[in-house]
Amino acid sequence: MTHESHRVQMARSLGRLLKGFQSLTSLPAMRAQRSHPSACVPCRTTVALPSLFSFKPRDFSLPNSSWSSEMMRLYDHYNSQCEVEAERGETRGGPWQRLPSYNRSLKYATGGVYLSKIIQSRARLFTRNIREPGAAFEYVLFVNKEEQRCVCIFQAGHLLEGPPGHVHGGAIATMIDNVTGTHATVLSGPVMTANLNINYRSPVPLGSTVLIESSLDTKEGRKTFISCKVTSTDGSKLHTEATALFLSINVSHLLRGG
Ligand SMILES: CCCCCCCCCCCCCCCC(=O)SCCNC(=O)CCNC(=O)[C@H](O)C(C)(C)COP(=O)(O)OP(=O)(O)OC[C@H]1O[C@@H](n2cnc3c(N)ncnc32)[C@H](O)[C@@H]1OP(=O)(O)O
Repeated sequence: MTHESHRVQMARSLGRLLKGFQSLTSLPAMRAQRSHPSACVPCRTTVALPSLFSFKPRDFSLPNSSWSSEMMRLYDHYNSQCEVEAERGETRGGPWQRLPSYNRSLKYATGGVYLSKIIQSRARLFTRNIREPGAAFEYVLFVNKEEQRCVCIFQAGHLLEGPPGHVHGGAIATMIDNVTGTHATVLSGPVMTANLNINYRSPVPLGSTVLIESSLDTKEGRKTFISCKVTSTDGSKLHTEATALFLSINVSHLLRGG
């Protein structure tokens, strides 16, 4: 099969499956169940639907036993600013927001369970594909929409070694792309990295916790320019600096293979 006919077939299957999904979610029984949760639903639909809608994926951005005390301290610091006390003991949203993180972005998006079947059922987000906690990329991202800033607390595990005892430059680049890319997505919707410039200033010790901070430089049409730096957690040591350009895309760009 040629690349072109494969692409056309993939697009057709995608269209068919999306239509299927839409009609599934608009089944009369489904509507009845939504408005009357206790309503009796015919077996044919109850068998298929709960697995689609009730499965709770693992959120990798929550603390686990591998997190260092420094990682936990910083997590608590930003997490405590996600909700602040309002009047009469009530709480309201604070300046920061924690971004959840799943290892299968397509599967957990609406209808994505079908998309992931077409594209690659075994696909996993690169930074979230190692099961052993603490072995590779441990991180959590917080975004400050008002200040158009993002901060990532990153703990680099033993599988990320480059120079002895230090983190591989490609792993650092991966995290910078990940943080700036997520930040650009929050600001501009779906994007792809067009350009990434990195200056490595001082090596990152393996196992250490560092801060990766990104900020919006400017937006021009489809272009989102972001700056980023990696520092020690007290800010005294600059490890890495980067600038990145992201271009807004629509999903058909990914289906076309770019
Ligand atoms: C609530 C939210 C939660 C978030 C939840 C997220 C969950 C998940 C998180 C995962 C986050 C991971 C983030 C990883 C992000 C990747 O790693 S993406 C993978 C790496 N990147 C790629 O593979 C991209 C490959 N390149 C391409 O596909 C295409 O070249 C691009 C980038 C889409 C651009 O193509 P295009 O759309 O055809 O644009 P094109 O017409 O060539 O250029 C448009 C403009 O941009 C300029 N331009 C294009 N390329 C460049 C360049 N390299 N340098 C400078 N200028 C350029 C052009 O000169 C042109 O400028 P103007 O003439 O308009 O002024």
